[in-house]
Amino acid sequence: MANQGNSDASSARKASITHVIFDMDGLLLDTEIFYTEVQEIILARYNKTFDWSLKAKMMGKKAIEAARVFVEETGISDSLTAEDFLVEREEMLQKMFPTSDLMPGSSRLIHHLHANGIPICVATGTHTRHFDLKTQRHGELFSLMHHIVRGDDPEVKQGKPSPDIFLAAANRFEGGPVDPQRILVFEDAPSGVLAAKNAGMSVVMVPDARLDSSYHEVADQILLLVPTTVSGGSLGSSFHKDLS
Ligand SMILES: O=P(O)(O)OC[C@H](O)CO
Ligand SMILES: [Mg+2]
Repeated sequence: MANQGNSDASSARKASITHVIFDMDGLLLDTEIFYTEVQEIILARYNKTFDWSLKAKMMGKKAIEAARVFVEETGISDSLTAEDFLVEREEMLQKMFPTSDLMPGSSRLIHHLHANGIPICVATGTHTRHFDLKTQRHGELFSLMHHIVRGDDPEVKQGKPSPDIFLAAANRFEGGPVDPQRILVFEDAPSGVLAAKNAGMSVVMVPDARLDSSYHEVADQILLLVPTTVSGGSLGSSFHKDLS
C-alpha cells in the first residue's frame, strides 16, 4: 500500500496542486475528543476500555459504519446494536458539539489559502445535523470554503475509505470537475487518507500522536502537531516528516 501511495504521489507531483480539500473532525475541529469520551463512557458499562487501535478503525467513517465497528470489535453486539449505540451517544454528543474548538493552526492555514486565492472546500463524513452543531461558533471560517460536502450528501454513497466524498468535492469546484492529481487533501483519519488516495489525490496526514505510526505509510506527507502548551499544539512548517 505504501508503494502504491508513493507511486501515486510521484505522478501527482508532476501536476501542480491547484485546489485543497479539508477533512473536518479531528483536522479542522477538535471534535474527535468528544467521540472518544462518549465511547469510553459506554464501554465502561461493559467493563471494557476504549483504545486507539479501535479508534483508528472508527474515525472518519459515517456514523452507522463506525457504530458497527464499535459493537462488533468490542464484542458487545449481543447487548447493544449499532443503532442503539448511536441513540445512546447522541444525547451526550449534542451537548458537546456546540463547544467544538478549532484545531491548532487550522484558522491560520485556511485564511492563508483563501487570501492567496486557492480554492478550498470541506469533505466531512459527519451528517448535516451534527455539522451544524459543530460549526456553530466557526461560521466565519467555514464561510471561506467554496463548498462543503457532508456524509449525508446524496452523491456520497459510501463513507471513507470509499473515494465518493472526495470525488464529489472535486466535482463541485468552480469549473469542475477538477483533476484529482491537482488536489491536495488534509486528513487525520486512516480511512480518510485511504479515501483520498483511492480518489487519486495527494494527502497530507495530520495524525493524533496516539495513532499507531503504521497508519502514516499511505500518506504522502505527515504533519505532526507538536505541543507548545500543556493543552495545545501548533501546526507549523517545522513539524513535518516527509515520507517521499
Ligand atoms: O473526519 P470527518 O470530518 O470526515 O468526520 C467523520 C466523523 O464524523 C468523525 O470521525
Ligand atoms: Mg477526520
